[in-house]
Amino acid sequence: MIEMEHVTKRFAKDAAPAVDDLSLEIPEGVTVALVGPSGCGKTTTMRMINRLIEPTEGRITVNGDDVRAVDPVIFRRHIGYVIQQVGLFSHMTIAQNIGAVPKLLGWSADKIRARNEELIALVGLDQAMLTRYPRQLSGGQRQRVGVARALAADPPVLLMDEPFGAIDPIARTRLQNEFRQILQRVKKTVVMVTHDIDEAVRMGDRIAIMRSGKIVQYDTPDEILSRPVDAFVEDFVGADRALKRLSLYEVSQVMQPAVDATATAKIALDADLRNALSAMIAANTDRLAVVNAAGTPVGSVTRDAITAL
Ligand SMILES: Nc1ncnc2c1ncn2[C@@H]1O[C@H](COP(=O)(O)OP(=O)(O)OP(=O)(O)O)[C@@H](O)[C@H]1O
Repeated sequence: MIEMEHVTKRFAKDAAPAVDDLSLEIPEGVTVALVGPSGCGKTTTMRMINRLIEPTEGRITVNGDDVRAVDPVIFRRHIGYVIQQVGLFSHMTIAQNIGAVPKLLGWSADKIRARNEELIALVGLDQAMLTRYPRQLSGGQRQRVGVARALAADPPVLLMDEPFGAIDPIARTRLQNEFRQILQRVKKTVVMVTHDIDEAVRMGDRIAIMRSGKIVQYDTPDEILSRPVDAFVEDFVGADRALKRLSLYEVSQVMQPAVDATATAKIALDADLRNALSAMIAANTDRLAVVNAAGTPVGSVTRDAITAL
C-alpha cells in the first residue's frame, strides 16, 4: 500500500505548488491512473513515490515505511519504473537489460537466467529476443522489455510514466489490454501517469483526476464516468462518457441465457458493450445473438439491457 499524506511540492520557494497538499491512499495490488491536463502535477506526484523528486512537505509511505528512511538509490531498486522511451541500455542485450537490477542485487547467473526466461514469456515475447539488442526490436517489443525489466526483481510497486505514449494507436490498445491482464496476474501496486483518459479507463482499477496540483476525484472508472463530481471532470472525461462506460462491461454480464433464434446479427461473449451497441446500430436491430469462441449461440443481448446499466 502506498500512502501520501498532505504532500506538497514547490520547485521554487515562492512558486505556486506543483503538488498542493495532496493525500492519496493506494491499496496493495491496485492500479491507479493519475490523469489530468498538462502541468497539473501528475509526474511530480508519481516521482515523489520513488524519490526522484523530494516533497517539500508531507509524508509518503510504501507498505508502512517512510520513503525518506531508506537510501534513495537502494530504494529505487525495489520499485519498478517504466518510462515512455523505455530507456533500455543500447549496448546491452535484452537479457542483460532485464537482468540489470537482479545483478545489482547480487543474484546468481542461474537465477537471473531463469527469471529472464520467465519474464520474457510473461510479456509475450519469444525467448530468442533475449540475445538481441534493443535496436533490433520494434517500439512495442521494447516497451514489453521495459515492463519485464521493471518487474525483474519482483518489486511490490511499479511506477509507469506514460508507458504507451510512443506506440501507435492500434498497437497501444492491444498492449494496454495485455498489460492490464499481466498486472492483474502479478498483483503489483501500480501507479501510472497518463494524459489519456481512455488509457486510464482501460488500465486503472481507480483513476485520480488531477487539476492544479490537487486531486479532484479519486474513484473507480465506472464512478468517474457515471458520476463526475464537477464540470471540470465531466469535461475532462469527454462527452462520450456514457459510451466509454459501456466499454467497461462485457456482453456476458448482461446476456440472457435464452438463445434468440430470430436475432440476425451476432456478437462475441467477451465483446464489450460499446461494441455490442455499435453492432446493433450497424445492423439496425435491438438484439443480438451472443456466440462463444466456437461460434455457437449461447444467449442473447438486448439494447434495453445495455442502456439500463
Ligand atoms: N524540475 C522542475 N522545476 C521547476 N518546475 C517544475 C519542474 N518539474 C515540474 N515543474 C512544474 O510543476 C508543474 C507540474 O509538472 P508535472 O510535470 O508534474 O505535470 P504533469 O501533470 O505531469 O504534466 P505533463 O502532462 O505535461 O507531463 C508544472 O507547472 C511544471 O512546470
